[in-house]
Amino acid sequence: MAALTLDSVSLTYPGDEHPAVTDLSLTIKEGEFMAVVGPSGCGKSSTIGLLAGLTAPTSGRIYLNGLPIRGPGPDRAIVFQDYSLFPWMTALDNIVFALKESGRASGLSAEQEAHHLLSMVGLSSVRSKYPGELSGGMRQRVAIARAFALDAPVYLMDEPFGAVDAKNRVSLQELLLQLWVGAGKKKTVFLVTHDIDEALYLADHIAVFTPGPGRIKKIIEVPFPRPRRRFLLVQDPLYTGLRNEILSLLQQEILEELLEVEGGSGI
Ligand SMILES: Nc1ncnc2c1ncn2[C@@H]1O[C@H](COP(=O)(O)OP(=O)(O)OP(=O)(O)O)[C@@H](O)[C@H]1O
Repeated sequence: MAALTLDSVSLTYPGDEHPAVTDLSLTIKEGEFMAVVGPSGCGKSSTIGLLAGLTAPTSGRIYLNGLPIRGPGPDRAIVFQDYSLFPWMTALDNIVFALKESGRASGLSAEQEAHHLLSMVGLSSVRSKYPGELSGGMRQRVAIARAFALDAPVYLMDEPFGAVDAKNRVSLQELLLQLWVGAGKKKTVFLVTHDIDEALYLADHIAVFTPGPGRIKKIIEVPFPRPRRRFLLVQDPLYTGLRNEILSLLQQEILEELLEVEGGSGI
């Protein structure tokens, strides 16, 4: 079953001359991991805003489980790059708060569940620290634990690992896969990333967006069975082929844009 459907969706922000995205049609099945790559300004975050129900499309329709999306809801959790933790709450309390707010747990059981989630992200020892006392990578771990405390069926993630270093990024990717599969039903994930390797490692499908205006150039199926082994994957000629294909789709667009600026000469 399709969890999320974009049907010929376009969005022009009020006062803007050009659309941010145009004629987007995309289906993300229940439990599917979809990654989105594309250059800056091609409408990836705008698409997250549309799926989250924070922005209404100018035209076209967006559905969640077959029903039109009319606004934000607890069925879709959003993770941004900038952690968005409450600075006045400890790591543990940030998660307890999410559990209570979503009605998933209360009292002692919320505390126990929050301890469990913090230990899953390897942060039990810093449970009493405030976000300002944690490193960027730690803050993002707490933010992910808090998002998964909501146990939403759909996760909309906008460059969630953009601000963390390479080592933390790898462990956060592993954590995300662990949480995606979860204890029972797989979540539906829509992940925006600038990192082609991240998309190839994590996703079932990759939507390649291109700008001017933002649209989907191609949807690529990632055929590698799971669990994937990072180091074996990068040696696979199929992996290299897909990586090159995505790069050339993106570069082609940049070259076309440059040719337009240059009046078709010199490149
Ligand atoms: N709130 C807004 N109001 C007006 N225009 C906006 C708004 N948000 C985004 N835009 C415009 O929409 C276009 C797409 O922006 P968007 O942030 O969706 O791109 P993106 O692909 O996520 O970029 P990046 O990779 O840099 O985050 C840009 O031209 C941007 O200026």
